[in-house]
Amino acid sequence: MIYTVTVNPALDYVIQLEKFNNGDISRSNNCNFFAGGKGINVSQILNQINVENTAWGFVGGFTGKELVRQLNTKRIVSDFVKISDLTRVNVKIHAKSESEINASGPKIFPKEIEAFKMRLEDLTSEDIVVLSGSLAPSLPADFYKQLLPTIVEKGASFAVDTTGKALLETIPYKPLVIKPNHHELADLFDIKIESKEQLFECAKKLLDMGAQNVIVSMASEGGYLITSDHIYHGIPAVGKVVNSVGAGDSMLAGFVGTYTMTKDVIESFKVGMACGAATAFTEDIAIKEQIDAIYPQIGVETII
Ligand SMILES: Nc1ncnc2c1ncn2[C@@H]1O[C@H](COP(=O)(O)OP(=O)(O)OP(=O)(O)O)[C@@H](O)[C@H]1O
Ligand SMILES: O=P(O)(O)OC[C@@]1(O)O[C@H](CO)[C@@H](O)[C@@H]1O
Repeated sequence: MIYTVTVNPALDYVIQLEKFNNGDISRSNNCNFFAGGKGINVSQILNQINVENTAWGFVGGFTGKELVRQLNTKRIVSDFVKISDLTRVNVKIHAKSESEINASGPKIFPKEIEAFKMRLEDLTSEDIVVLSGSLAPSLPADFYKQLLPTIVEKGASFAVDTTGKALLETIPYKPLVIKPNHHELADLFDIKIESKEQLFECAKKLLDMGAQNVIVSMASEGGYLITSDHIYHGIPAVGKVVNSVGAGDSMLAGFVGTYTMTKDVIESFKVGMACGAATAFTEDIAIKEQIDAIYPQIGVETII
């Protein structure tokens, strides 16, 4: 079973606009609330590619109720810890370019955190835990790291999609895969990445630190998969971007879900690329038919 963990989920309020008038009124006739947060997006794709999963995390208030209602409608199994504060709303403005305002998130109380940690006690070596997204401000900065001794002790695998120190300190616990985008990769080492060689060097450092596989995603430019033996380039699909929110989560879901079924990293990378593009080319997170339609466009070439 795959468990996705979204400790700071959101209702994504996606506003489509012809033109965004900064400092003035803009009017939109296309606004929608979507259940969001990185791990929840992973769960949505896993459902589409028929991989059994359960969404874990914290939800609260009327926003949390709406989020769970949407997941139930999509038949996504969830087992959230209910909190007294409100699940956040993140605003995504899609005009000529895409702008996002992500709220910091709710207050989570110690007994709610303890209730969440109890969920980990039933993990087994058959399970994979996907830890995704930012931490709500009241959670300790090393929250993901705090979860890992139990996850590892139970023999479960894990993948992680977060940034900065919170990501770096999980790597010695040997994640199955990490997926920084190229900007996040540069930020991890506090450098500007100006060549492919530099990118590979940074990814190799993450392998040396403990990651089993590193995917570096590069939006419309595709991505790279760096394993202990090889470097692969993913040739992207071509299409019109409608809403790229969740493309990275979709890619991670495609990889982890396919890996669970096949143990084949190249096929997993290919499906991941198709899921990422399919989500970028649609308003919500992609559905199976869209992923299947894009899959034949994806190529993978071996660089080393
Ligand atoms: N415009 C696009 N055209 C083709 N493929 C895309 C496009 N955008 C995303 N993808 C696919 O999805 C993958 C993940 O996208 P991206 O690199 O934007 O992740 P991200 O920065 O983590 O995204 P986000 O934070 O918005 O979820 C890319 O590696 C690529 O395979
Ligand atoms: O604030 P975080 O947790 O870093 O990111 C949250 C978020 O931007 O990530 C998803 C897209 O990846 C959205 O559904 C959601 O709003």
